[in-house]
Amino acid sequence: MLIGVIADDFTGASDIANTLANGQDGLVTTQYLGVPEDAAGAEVEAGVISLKSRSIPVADAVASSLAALHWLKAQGCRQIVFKYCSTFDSTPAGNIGPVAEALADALGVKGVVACPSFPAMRRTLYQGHLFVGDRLLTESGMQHHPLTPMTDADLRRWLRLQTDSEVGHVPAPVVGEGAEAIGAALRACAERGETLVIVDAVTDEDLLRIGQACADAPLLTGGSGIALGLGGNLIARGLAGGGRTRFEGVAGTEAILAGSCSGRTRSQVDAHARKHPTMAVAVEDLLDGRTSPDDLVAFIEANHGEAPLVYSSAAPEDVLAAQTRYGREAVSDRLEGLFAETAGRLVDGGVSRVVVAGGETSGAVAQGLDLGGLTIGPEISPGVPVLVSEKRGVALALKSGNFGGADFFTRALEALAGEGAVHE
Ligand SMILES: Nc1ncnc2c1ncn2[C@@H]1O[C@H](COP(=O)(O)OP(=O)(O)OP(=O)(O)O)[C@@H](O)[C@H]1O
Ligand SMILES: O=C(O)[C@@H](O)C(=O)CO
Repeated sequence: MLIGVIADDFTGASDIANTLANGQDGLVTTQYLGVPEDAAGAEVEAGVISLKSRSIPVADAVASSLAALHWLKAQGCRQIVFKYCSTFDSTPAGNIGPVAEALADALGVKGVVACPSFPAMRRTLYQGHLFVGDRLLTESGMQHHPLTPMTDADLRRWLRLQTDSEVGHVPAPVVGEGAEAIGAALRACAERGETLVIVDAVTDEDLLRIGQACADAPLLTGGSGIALGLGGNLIARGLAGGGRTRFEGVAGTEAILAGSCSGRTRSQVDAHARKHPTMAVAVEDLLDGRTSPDDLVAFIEANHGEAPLVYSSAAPEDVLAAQTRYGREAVSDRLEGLFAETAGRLVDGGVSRVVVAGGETSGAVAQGLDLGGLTIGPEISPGVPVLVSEKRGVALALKSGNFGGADFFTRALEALAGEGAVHE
């Protein structure tokens, strides 16, 4: 294994696994759910460890990330990537800074890139500020996120709230000059003692230049875009052979579970509801004991073949009302537990195509399924690949809240069945 990724949530892990496997210079890539107990297969060139460490206590996030680092180094990785969200999901007391600094300390490096830019999803970083399309992050809907409301788009300032050392910045004109200039700027930051450096990137070309500058960097941090050039670096040096896994589809019954409250997921749910059976989970029914996994399983089973969807996705004012009444953690824990138990029972009962919306929700679901290592199939839409669990004979799509087009859920089910391009 040459590249090791530590991802702070499960959809983010499949997002960067997609970049590494399905990019222009695809590597043989496996996604692991948590830190594996056994060694990786000799064929794996890039290994992505999915953690659920975005919204847990800082000390736990640091400990699990260091455990992941330890395993990846033991597999021979020469480069580590810490993957977080392209919308920089974190609180002022959040985990990105402490985890990145702990990894940098463990690897003995400073001047480490921090770049969540993902132009394919219209997340760009300019003058140290993160944009979604033509809006600042703080006007993109992310200010209402149920767990990590983003209320400052200046990532230098936001990250600094989370770090011990000063945060550096490499501005867009330097990035535009190319790999050499970027490398020199990062070294200057390191000499000033800045452990983490926000690096502007507006286009994929910027990300490729950053990747080139960091060809020998032991550590990079960012969104999936930061991995764009990493496979090519290795293939160009003859260190990796690259290649893709053949995928022909998984037949069988299906389920869609949505726990994301993002604007994009809510409109996908609305679009799906016009043509397919859907069941809404009301938080108060769950918390007051009127809804249980039995109800969700019964609904899905009664609608096999019709692309049934169960969702808790709700508008910001309803999320806030539920959190005020029951507490933020209690609501999330109960909803995630509900989806996890439902998915476990569905897969045990033979469901073989599963689509999940939301990173935390996907983490809860996948952790409950004992899936083993996941092979990366074709891309369904930017940032979302088909994932295959050989161990369970299940194909999955784990969709980040804000990813995918209006008809994502049906497209994903088709892709899991192998409709569309066969991936070789
Ligand atoms: N109706 C609701 N009220 C309050 N909280 C909810 C509701 N529905 C879901 N949640 C919780 O909100 C959180 C949504 O986070 P999740 O990571 O699943 O989605 P997301 O943040 O949109 O996705 P991503 O992290 O991939 O961008 C989960 O913890 C979920 O349980
Ligand atoms: O980077 C992104 O936007 C996603 O991969 C993600 O992490 C959302 O949870």
